Amino acid sequence: MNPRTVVILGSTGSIGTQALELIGRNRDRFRVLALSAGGDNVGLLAQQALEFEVEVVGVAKATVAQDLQLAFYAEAQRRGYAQGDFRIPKIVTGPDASTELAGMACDVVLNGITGSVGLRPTLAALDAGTTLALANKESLVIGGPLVVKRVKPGQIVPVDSEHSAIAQCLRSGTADEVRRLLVTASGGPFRGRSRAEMTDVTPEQAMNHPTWDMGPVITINSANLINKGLEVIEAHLLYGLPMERIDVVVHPQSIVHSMVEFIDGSTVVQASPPDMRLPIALALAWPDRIPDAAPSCDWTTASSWEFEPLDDEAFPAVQLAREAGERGGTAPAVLNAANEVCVQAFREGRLPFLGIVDTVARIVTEHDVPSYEGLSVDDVLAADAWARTRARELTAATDQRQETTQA
Ligand SMILES: NC(=O)C1=CN([C@@H]2O[C@H](COP(=O)(O)OP(=O)(O)OC[C@H]3O[C@@H](n4cnc5c(N)ncnc54)[C@H](OP(=O)(O)O)[C@@H]3O)[C@@H](O)[C@H]2O)C=CC1
Ligand SMILES: CC(=O)[C@@H](O)[C@H](O)COP(=O)(O)O
Ligand SMILES: [Mn+2]
Repeated sequence: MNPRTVVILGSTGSIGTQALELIGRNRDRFRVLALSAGGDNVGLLAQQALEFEVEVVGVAKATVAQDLQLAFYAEAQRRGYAQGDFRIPKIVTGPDASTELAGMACDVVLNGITGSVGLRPTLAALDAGTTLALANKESLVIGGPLVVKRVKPGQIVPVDSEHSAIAQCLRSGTADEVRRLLVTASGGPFRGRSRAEMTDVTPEQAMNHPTWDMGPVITINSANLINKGLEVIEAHLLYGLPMERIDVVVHPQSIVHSMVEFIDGSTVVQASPPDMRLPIALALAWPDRIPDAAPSCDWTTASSWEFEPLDDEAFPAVQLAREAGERGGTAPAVLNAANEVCVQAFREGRLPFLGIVDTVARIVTEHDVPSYEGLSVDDVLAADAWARTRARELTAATDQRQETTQA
């Protein structure tokens, strides 16, 4: 069996590092051709590149090119390599670096970048005809039909745990036997609270996810459930069901990763402890399973799984995302871009927690979705840019109000 060739985008992040840990244990199955990252952690990127002897490394920040070169020599020295024992990979820098790497000839591109900046790499992988292991849900959500129309059957394999679970459950029946999809949500660190009880929550509290250890943006998105809203749109786009047949169920243990209800009344669930290495492994090896990718459930000790309905009043983000998904066009791009800016403002103490969803809702309402004959990448990116500008204006105003109040 020839190893699958893999390109990993966002290799220094939560998804990227877990993917490399898994590949490190399965070197007979995978060969890493290229890695990319933003450029915030060139030391780790150089370490990964030498460890996996990759051919190409990409960084979005052109300014760190020299630091990356130095990091390679420092890492080689740390490993005790003599000159000639190692080869520095080709380095690609700039905002298009990941898009260039995504278009390389390989078997699988894993898109583990955070944010709408992952759109062009997603499209490049699809246009190259490569299987896309998709963690970067934002690119699918904002691209919508633009992404879907490029996808050959089976070309996107979801990494997101819920969508991986649904893909596994769907193996139990045919498409016309599916009644609805049930996307599970942990409920985040503030599950059970009213809106009033979330007025003063801090970034530190919002970062304290009860079940998953993830990057900062998705962790905040899980705390107000905007992540779940994005995931409903993601499920709609991946599986073609209308959004009214996609429900959200709160399941605090994060062991059941989602479910499919079939027309005969049967519900099939996918269960495993919360560990992203399982869906990452399945996405990289699809349709095969990798032995011991992650631990399985322990059935020898007593445990209980709870399920409860979502409190839409305290957590209006899912409904907000549904509405943006129904409006279509550039509305999901506006929702996502405004959210990215608001999350940053919250993390920097410039916006209260509840202000994230409130501000996103305001910007989505202000956005006049043009009726596009055919949505283009430029349309999506223009809407993304508009929403960012608007969110910066509104969060700057919030900041000033806070300063005025304090004064
Ligand atoms: N973490 C998880 O368990 C899950 C994550 N996801 C999704 O996966 C994606 C990644 O999440 P996560 O790993 O948590 O995020 P992290 O913040 O941990 O990692 C993000 C990665 O993207 C890189 N990056 C940032 N900007 C760019 C850019 N312009 N070009 C190339 N790379 C860039 C970062 O590089 P640098 O280090 O240099 O900044 C880093 O490697 C998100 O879309 C998230 O929603 C979905 C399900 C679960
Ligand atoms: C691991 C994963 O897929 C995340 O998207 C996770 O679902 C976040 O947890 P929440 O269910 O709290 O959003
Ligand atoms: Mn998820």
